[in-house]
Amino acid sequence: MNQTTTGPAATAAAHESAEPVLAARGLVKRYGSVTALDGADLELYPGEILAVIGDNGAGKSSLIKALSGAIVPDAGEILVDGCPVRLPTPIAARDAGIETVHQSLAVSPSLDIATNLFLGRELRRPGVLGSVLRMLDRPRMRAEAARHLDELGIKTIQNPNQAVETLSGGQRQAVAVARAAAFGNKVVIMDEPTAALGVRESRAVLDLILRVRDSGLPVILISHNMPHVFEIADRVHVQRLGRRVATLDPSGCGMSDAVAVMTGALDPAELPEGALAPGAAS
Ligand SMILES: Nc1ncnc2c1ncn2[C@@H]1O[C@H](COP(=O)(O)OP(=O)(O)OP(=O)(O)O)[C@@H](O)[C@H]1O
Repeated sequence: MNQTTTGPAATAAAHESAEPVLAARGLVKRYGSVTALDGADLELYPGEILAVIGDNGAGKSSLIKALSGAIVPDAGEILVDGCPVRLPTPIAARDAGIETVHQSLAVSPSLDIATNLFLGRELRRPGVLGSVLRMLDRPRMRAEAARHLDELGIKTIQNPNQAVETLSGGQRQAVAVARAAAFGNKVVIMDEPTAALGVRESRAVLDLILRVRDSGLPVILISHNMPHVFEIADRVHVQRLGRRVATLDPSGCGMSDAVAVMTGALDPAELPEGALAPGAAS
């Protein structure tokens, strides 16, 4: 993780000067007669949390799946640091530096925290054998896991040897976020990270997302929870009928206007001055 300037002012400045870290241009995805993505665009800039909101069926999941290599779009392109990339699999997306925390979390409850953090990327002891045959370096994984948790200020988890099944929903979410932050070197995507959590646990996860951003990793946050979105997002991408219809500045746009744009009750052109994010194409 690298240090960078973050937050709304940094994001506005970033639009003037920087290349998006991750961009989608004209993505199309059809499932039979259903068009899930209908020319979807997205830009994520350095140092920002970009929330993606939209009504049920607006194409949020399809957009995120395309960016995380879970589906291959029928048309359009994805760019990382301005360069077109192909993401035919989740592994290809990870190799491109894009880590996704899915709603299902994909943690293994019976395994300990350190093992979960390094799942599929285990650290092994040095030796002459091929890398998969060498013994796991458990002490190093534990030490590294403790370091990652500490770096992100995750204080509710004391012991990386603890089995994940003994953790609360919020703590499991924290492990999944720590894993994404540890291995994502460009972008972390989080799909409804607070959906199943209570008030206190949600608070801890929102703080954690802010720390991930402040550690230098821009974040895409998919959420139906408007108060959470408006509390932590630097910009808000509104997805409707398979495409982006507006990018909002949460400091200049009310939540009710955002919902109205999302549902189609309000044309983005009718939004008050300052509601659209600077530099937003739409
Ligand atoms: N595997 C699939 N097969 C058929 N149709 C699909 C499939 N995945 C998504 N769709 C359809 O594509 C459209 C967009 O779905 P998507 O899940 O991307 O929207 P969403 O904004 O994430 O919705 P939600 O908030 O309800 O999860 C919907 O009409 C959905 O029914």
